[in-house]
Amino acid sequence: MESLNSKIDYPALGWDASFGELPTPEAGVAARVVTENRGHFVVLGPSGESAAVLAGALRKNPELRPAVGDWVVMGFEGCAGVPTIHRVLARKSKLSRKVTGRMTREQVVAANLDTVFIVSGLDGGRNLNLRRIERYLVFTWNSGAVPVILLNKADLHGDNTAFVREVEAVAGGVPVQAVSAHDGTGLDFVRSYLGPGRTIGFVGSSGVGKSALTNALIGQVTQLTGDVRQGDLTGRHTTTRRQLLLVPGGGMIIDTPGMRELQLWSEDEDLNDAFGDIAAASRQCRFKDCTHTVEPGCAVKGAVDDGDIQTARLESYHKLSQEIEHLAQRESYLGRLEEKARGKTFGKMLKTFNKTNRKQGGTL
Ligand SMILES: Nc1nc2c(ncn2[C@@H]2O[C@H](COP(=O)(O)OP(=O)(O)OP(=O)(O)O)[C@@H](O)[C@H]2O)c(=O)[nH]1
Ligand SMILES: [Zn+2]
Repeated sequence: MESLNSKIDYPALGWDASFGELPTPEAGVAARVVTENRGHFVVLGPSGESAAVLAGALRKNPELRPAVGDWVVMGFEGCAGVPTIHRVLARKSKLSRKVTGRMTREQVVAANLDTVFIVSGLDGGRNLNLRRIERYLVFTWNSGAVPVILLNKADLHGDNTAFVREVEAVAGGVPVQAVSAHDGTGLDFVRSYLGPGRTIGFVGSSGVGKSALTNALIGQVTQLTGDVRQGDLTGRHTTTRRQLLLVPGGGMIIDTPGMRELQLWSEDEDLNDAFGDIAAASRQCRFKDCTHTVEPGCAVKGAVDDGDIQTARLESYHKLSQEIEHLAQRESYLGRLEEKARGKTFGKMLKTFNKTNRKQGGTL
């Protein structure tokens, strides 16, 4: 049988060697998730776009579930040949948010992005928030994708150099570009991150122009953009906005509802990536575990006194560092709870096992 896998242009859809070899026809077909809506999936695979369901193991475990942008291996089950997702291939990058509520859990809101554009708006003083940009930087470094900063609505000002410089001062070497979704300024810069197989996404507060930028890049609504009318295999039909959009000329934009509600999910390491100046200064602190708050001989506070690091930046660092610490504590608490729960289940299993085996003369 000829491999179904050869019928789509995998590299153009973002497939590369990091995902390994394409599965053999016996093992299934590889497809990319283009839409997820309350557990219903649409994938783009060898036979075009189709609705797909999750295999039982994935349904039961939220941590194994695919996100938009994921590469999955599918099979076709039963005589109806229902497309069924069996596993998610290891991700190159993932944007996650912590699921709110009493339990802190990671939820992947987009996968396999190459570049994440952090968007701010140049329309009004309060919108250009350096602290928020720092926060998004920490966040994006954590994803494994490469961050780039965009200052949108450049058309509102004659000269944006001062804004760009101001942001560059906190960007730690990440490129900063003034753009306009309205007059097209800087869009070629954004396009330089696209091209066949490249996947990008926009994050940033509401109203900064993420949709406007997406529309400007997609241009005319092509056959492969816009809404998908999705039969969910139960006969019900829903219309869902497509979340992985193909850009004419090559490349893809991921835009999921979850990406618009990002909350901090990261680790200390990422904090040091985003605050390279503070990390560098801290190597000169007298104490190795200096918290840069009350310790004598703190080189970071020294740098603040010398005017090399702004007070607000150090405050922002402290705030983020506390949040990460808090998150780490909740995570380990959650881990302990899970362990306990697993222990209980295991204990129960052992009891049942011993009960049945006692009759046969052996226990564990
Ligand atoms: N002047 C100007 N206005 C813009 C530009 N881009 C977007 N806007 C306006 O800013 C407003 C918000 O734009 P959206 O694209 O909806 O912003 P968003 O980031 O997608 O917002 P959410 O969907 O709430 O996350 C709209 O009124 C746009 O017309 C721009 O380049 N210049
Ligand atoms: Zn210090």
